[in-house]
Amino acid sequence: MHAYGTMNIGENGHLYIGGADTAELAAQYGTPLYVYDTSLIRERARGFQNVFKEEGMRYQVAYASKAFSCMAVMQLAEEEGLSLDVVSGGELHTALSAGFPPARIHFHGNNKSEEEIRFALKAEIGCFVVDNEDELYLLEEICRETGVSASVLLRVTPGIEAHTHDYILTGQEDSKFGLDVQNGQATRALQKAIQSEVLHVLGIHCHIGSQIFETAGFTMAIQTLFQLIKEWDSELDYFPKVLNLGGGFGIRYTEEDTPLAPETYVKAMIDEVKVQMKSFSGKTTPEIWIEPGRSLVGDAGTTLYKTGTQKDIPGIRRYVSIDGGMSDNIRPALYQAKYDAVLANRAAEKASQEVSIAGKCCESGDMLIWDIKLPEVRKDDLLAVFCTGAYGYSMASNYNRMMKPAVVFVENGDAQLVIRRETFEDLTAQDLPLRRHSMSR
Ligand SMILES: Cc1ncc(COP(=O)(O)O)c(C=O)c1O
Ligand SMILES: N[C@@H](CCCC[NH3+])C(=O)O
Repeated sequence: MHAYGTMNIGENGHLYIGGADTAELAAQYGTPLYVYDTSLIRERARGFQNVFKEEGMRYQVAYASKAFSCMAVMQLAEEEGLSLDVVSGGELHTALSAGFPPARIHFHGNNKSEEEIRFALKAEIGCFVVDNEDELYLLEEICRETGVSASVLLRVTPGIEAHTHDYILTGQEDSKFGLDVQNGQATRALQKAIQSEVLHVLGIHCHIGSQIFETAGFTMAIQTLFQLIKEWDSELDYFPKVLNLGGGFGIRYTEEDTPLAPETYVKAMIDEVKVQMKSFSGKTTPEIWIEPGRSLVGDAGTTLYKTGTQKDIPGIRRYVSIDGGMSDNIRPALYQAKYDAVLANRAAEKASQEVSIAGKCCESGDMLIWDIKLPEVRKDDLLAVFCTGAYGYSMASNYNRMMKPAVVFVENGDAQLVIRRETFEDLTAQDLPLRRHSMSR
């Protein structure tokens, strides 16, 4: 077993996370259950920040809260001195409800509504990451009308093709995100923004994709940004105070994944910025901001499921069904994502059979793991699926009217419920009954 963070196998053969026995957690909170090892989140947050400190850089590390959004994780991010990236009114509302300092909130999104912009301006958030020219015009207009100003970063698409799944690529030219560098959109937006009396252009943003395993994509993106900065400096007399280089740092889901240490990506970014700054004598090196999501919370999360029915097709495969599935983790169905797992109540036992783990949703594609070696699985075993902390709960749905799981944080043997399990009543809470027409036949 590859142990993430504080994971270990206890003398009773159970998997422990954060000093808590997963079998006890399952008994107390039920399954499916998301368990987060919060000391691993803290370790990652500090790791990123330490590189900047060691390199004497001014920085912000913003947690991309889309990876896992709830009040408690935002409070944890706040405790660790992180900033916060939100992409919707809902994520912003969660952050404000969590008491997250608005000045450290960055608002993303390729289609911010007028209401969302007004909400964020009223909350006095730190900055808007402007994604397109339409947004820039809308933000300008609302700022003028309400007599407030806004700090902005311009999100540009540098035209980099990072090596990752097509659906999570974001930096290439043909993308819905960002102002295009090659065709002049980015420069047009800057011209407009620097002429505005109500917008303050902090700098540039780019994000090249997610689950990236190499530093080359990031350094190439920085090189492209600096070509743009050179043009902006000489032609528009504009030099950025901030370079936000996005997130996207890969993590290890299975042994097929070979990510670098999170800090290695950041060090490579800093080195490249320093190299590029050699051509700008007399200018102050911009602050570097990053916004990791997956690499802060991904491997800190484990999902616990109870095993149920099995179907053996001799010579083909054995399906083992669990009490959750694509409703709590859509990633295998959406991206063919692979996961590793163990039987948490018999974690020390040797694997003796190959099975495939099926979700309980009404879709043949609801398969969580294909062909995994486990000890002989019995009914009501506890399956722990590793590395589900990012884009698991946050992408959960109520498909088949499944109830979203509970989430617990564990640290130093202490477990804390941070999202309660949904109930049947929650499922129908928004439903309104059909209006009956009186039958006059
Ligand atoms: C703009 C932006 N920033 C940050 C992230 C976080 O990415 P990751 O979770 O891969 O670190 C994303 C998601 O890909 C993103 O779109
Ligand atoms: N949700 C995706 C990543 C998207 C990142 C957000 N821009 C995943 O699970 O890998």
